Amino acid sequence: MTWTTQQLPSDHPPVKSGNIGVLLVNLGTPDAPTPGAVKTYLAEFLSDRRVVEIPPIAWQPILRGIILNTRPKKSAHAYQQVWTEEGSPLAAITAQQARALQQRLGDGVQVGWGMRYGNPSIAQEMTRLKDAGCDRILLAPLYPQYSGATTATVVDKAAETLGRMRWQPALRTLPPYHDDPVYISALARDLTRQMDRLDFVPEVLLLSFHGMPERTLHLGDPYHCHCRKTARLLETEMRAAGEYAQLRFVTSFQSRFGRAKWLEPATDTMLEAEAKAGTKRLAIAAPGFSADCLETLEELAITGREQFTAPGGEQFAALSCLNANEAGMDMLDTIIRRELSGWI
Ligand SMILES: C=CC1=C(C)c2cc3[nH]c(cc4nc(cc5[nH]c(cc1n2)c(C)c5CCC(=O)O)C(CCC(=O)O)=C4C)c(C)c3C=C
Ligand SMILES: [Fe+2]
Ligand SMILES: [Fe+2]
Repeated sequence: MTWTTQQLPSDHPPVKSGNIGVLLVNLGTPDAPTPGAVKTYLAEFLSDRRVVEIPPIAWQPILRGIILNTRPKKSAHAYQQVWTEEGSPLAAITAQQARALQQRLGDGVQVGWGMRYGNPSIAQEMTRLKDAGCDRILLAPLYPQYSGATTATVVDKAAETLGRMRWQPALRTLPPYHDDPVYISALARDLTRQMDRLDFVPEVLLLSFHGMPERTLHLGDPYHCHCRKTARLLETEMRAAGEYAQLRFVTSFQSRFGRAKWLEPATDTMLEAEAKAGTKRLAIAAPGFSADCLETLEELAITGREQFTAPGGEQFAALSCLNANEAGMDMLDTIIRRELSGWI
């Protein structure tokens, strides 16, 4: 469908230029829920020096000698529990977001999607957009909170791709949007809608963000501060709506990896601690993930439930990410049009 000027919301300029591409990028995922495919994916992901900041001479023997011989089997089992007919949830939802955004922006802009690790790759999709006539590309890493291990590595890969082109497209990048009122109100609107539909009233809303090694905070990565700010603004916005006066907001960090100290408190520790302290009804949300994935559907919704109920928690709900739902797409539409406005 092509938007006409009349169909566009009045505060949005019509998008009419024919040479603009938008590339939505998320982390990446294996091609199949098998140990072999997971091994290929993890080898690429965990060899990124932005992700594991240990010199390769020390890290690669550990990765190749130990991790890639043990973790793929365990992770493949976890992927099998959440895999869909359209493939990995992360890839399927990112594709849905790209299709929905294409509909909203109309034919004047070409919307693609790619993955930092695995398929479709950033290089492949940037080349496809360029070959389709895009001489301007907006690169949109779908990470609300900036970190070197996510946002920066997407931009590095795009720059590496440009480095191989004789005639480069112009590139813009979507800034982090952790404190953007449009993002905060989309989250508040969507989480409130989901909580209103539960058959219990939560005492606690646990906001779980992906973790990072704690040293990255001391080295100046803003990720931890971005997560804390998102959580603070979201709590303020949800309280301002007047509902959930009794609700307690708690922030935590999930998916610890390796032996180093990671950001705290850890999500698994908090789930257990809440149950042990007598909390009976808990909802968990992952505001830093723009799409549901292994980390939300398996780690939070399946394992997290066990971590809360085993020590005495009674009612548990894992709330969905914004995905391609209306609140999520309204938000993406607005922040992406804002970036495109200099080009149209
Ligand atoms: C050193 C290891 C890791 C860092 C640092 C890290 C940062 C980080 N990751 C995300 C988002 C996602 N991570 C996902 C999966 C995942 N993450 C790690 C390790 C690190 N992440 C691993 C090994 C895995 C794979 C699964 C596993 O074996 O446990 C995913 C989901 C991918 C999917 O296919 O569904 C996302 C999304 C962020 C935002 C982040 C830093 C801020
Ligand atoms: Fe991760
Ligand atoms: Fe995990």
